[in-house]
Amino acid sequence: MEIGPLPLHEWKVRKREMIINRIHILLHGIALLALFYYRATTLSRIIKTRQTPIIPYLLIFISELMLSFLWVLHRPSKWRPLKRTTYPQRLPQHQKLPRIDVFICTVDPSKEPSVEVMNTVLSAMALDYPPDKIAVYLSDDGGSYVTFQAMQEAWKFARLWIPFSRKYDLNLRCPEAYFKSAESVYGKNTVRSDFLDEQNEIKKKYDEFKGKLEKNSVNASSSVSRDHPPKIEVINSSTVDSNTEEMPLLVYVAREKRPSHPHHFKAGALNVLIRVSALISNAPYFLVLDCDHYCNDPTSARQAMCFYFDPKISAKLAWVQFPQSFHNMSEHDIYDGRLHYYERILIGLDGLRGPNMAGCNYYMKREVVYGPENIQIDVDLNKLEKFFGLSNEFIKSIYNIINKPNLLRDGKVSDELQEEIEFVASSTYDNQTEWGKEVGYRCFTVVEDGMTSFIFHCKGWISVWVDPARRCFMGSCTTSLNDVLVQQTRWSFGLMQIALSKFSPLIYGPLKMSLLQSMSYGAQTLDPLYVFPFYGLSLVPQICLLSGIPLYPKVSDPFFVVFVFIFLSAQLKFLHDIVSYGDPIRTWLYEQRVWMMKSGSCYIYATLNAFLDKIGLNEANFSLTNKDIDDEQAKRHQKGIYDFQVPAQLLAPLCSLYIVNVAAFFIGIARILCSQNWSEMFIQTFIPLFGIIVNYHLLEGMVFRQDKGRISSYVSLQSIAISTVILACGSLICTY
Ligand SMILES: O=c1ccn([C@@H]2O[C@H](COP(=O)(O)OP(=O)(O)O[C@H]3O[C@H](CO)[C@@H](O)[C@H](O)[C@H]3O)[C@@H](O)[C@H]2O)c(=O)[nH]1
Ligand SMILES: [Mn+2]
Repeated sequence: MEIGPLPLHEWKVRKREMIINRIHILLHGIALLALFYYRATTLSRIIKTRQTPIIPYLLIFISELMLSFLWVLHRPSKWRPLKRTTYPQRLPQHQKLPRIDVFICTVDPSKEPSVEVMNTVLSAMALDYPPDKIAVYLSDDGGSYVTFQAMQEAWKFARLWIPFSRKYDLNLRCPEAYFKSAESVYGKNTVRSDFLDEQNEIKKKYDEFKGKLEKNSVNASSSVSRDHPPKIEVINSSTVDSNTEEMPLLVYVAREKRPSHPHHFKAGALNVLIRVSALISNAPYFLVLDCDHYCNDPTSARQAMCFYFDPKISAKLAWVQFPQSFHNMSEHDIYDGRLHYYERILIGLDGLRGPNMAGCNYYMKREVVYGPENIQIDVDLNKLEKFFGLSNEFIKSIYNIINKPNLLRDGKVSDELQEEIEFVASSTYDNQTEWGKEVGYRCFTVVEDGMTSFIFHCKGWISVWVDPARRCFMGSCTTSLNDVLVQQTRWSFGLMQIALSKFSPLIYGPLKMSLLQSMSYGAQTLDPLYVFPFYGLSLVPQICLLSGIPLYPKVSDPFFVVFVFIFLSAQLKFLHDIVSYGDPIRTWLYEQRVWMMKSGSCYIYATLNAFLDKIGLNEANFSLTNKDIDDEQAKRHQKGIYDFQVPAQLLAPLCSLYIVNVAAFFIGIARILCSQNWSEMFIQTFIPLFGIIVNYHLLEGMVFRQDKGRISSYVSLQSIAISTVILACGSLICTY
């Protein structure tokens, strides 16, 4: 591929942050060593003298060791943060741009409303890229007629929308977002009256289109099936009129699903999309989108090409990841729906051979998912069939990625081709092949993105993270606590599945990738282990405070400073991360709360289920996040009020911990006032106080709120009972 004299992209290290990060690693690391020294020496003294009980001391020491271990694992993501810029205007002419397939996944129109999904489809069809080089595939895992009919309506509307958005060079091409947004984002020709006339006409058609979809969605949930034959239709080829040259290809794909066959959730859907598209358009690159993540800036494909056209990196470059952004954010991001903590990690990984895939919003090179090592010219057909399955047409397509013409541009799908396409979308096609293992998206976990990126990075591929000022994709974030906890539990469960598999990054990684890179994959997959130190620090010092057992140095002890330093340095660094990412200070509180809610609740179920899964006693499922939010919930989210309509098993652990901390704090204070040994108990009183303040929203939910989103008295009573049991048993155990 040719390039002009000017670079297509540039990158620079975020120097200031890097220096601060590294100094912090050094100082905090030294302080942790001092802490271990203190713990080890005190422990040996306790063992000798038996003055203080050993069990609580050991528990707290183990918690600190685990916290420090996870802290160390997370450091590589702070090592070399980058910033990248692209110059798409310097790309070569249209004819030289490669073709791109777009994959969009949906399942259930009752949770993923058709209007939203079709907006994503339309925005992808309207990408600022030659239309004959784009093919959009919608995978409908529910095999729902609601989605299929919506797709046909979307095609009709696209016939108006795509030419309109191209003619006026609109810089926002998702119709819903376009009509909602202010005039400033309209096309460059806004002043012309013919533009306004046309726009009004299109708006009318859009409203009609939406009306039809809404009418069509009445029985959405009953239209979803887990038992259906494959249904694949190239929508273009069923239209009568011939004026389609301005239109990208649009394909509906419902793979076959049978209750007796595992379908592997989104990974399975993506693998079918890869095979089906290989037989139809076979573009060398594909873009993956979730059904709610529409294209906000139509130039993303060109921005991605800036990297693929750079001969210095193109041979090794597997994917270009854009951030996930959300259009339904509230000013107070109480649930940390923006996932900025995750973005901060990915920026850091960009400096270490690349970020992992974040599920959607990335462009991928097709050959990567096949594995070039599997497709040498001299490999015999039998071996290929073992790898890729029995479709010869598909195997041919692998060798034809770059050269294959867009067969279906103006032709119809022949019967043979239709049969072959349905064959590769059948539920048994994967059986006895390497799909999901050596080829395509790795299937054994519900976080297909994390697992697959880890394997690709192990194979030496690199990836890049691009975060332009204008966000390229916009999705809908979770806006209720229930959805947040359910989603986090699913993610953590999937990550733990990886950690417990033979691909556990800390074992499998170091031989295949750099130590820093495998540490950071290790950090992500082992994150659920925070549950142990979190419970350790939320219970042990508190119970010991009640029983008057000191676990920390006195204020006058020189090691007191070490503990204070570690606490402050961790908190200030956290604050620095947030502020240098451009977020307001209050994010510190919200992220901290979400971290505590995750550690106290989601991680318990995630680790437990992952262990059960490991011994074959748990069946993984993929609980979809709801994209159709009820009004009252949306209002609370906008106002920054927590919505505690959450199943008791997710909420009760948090409330119980809270009650334990409140009890410990007040009884502890009373004790201190009587016995005057405050200096010995200072840190131990501070810990519950910190927890009580940070999690004030729980107190509010249990005691002060009366609205529908409060914590139910059932959960509160249950939590009082649990915390009493914890305190009683804990006090017993902590005397040993
Ligand atoms: O059996 C399934 C289950 C899900 N999906 C699709 O997968 C996408 C993600 O599902 P969603 O319920 O939105 O989950 P999230 O937790 O919001 O998704 C995040 O986390 C997933 C991994 O757990 C990634 O795949 C996603 O890209 C990432 O946005 C959606 O488009 C679904 O329609 C399927 O196609 N088939
Ligand atoms: Mn989602």
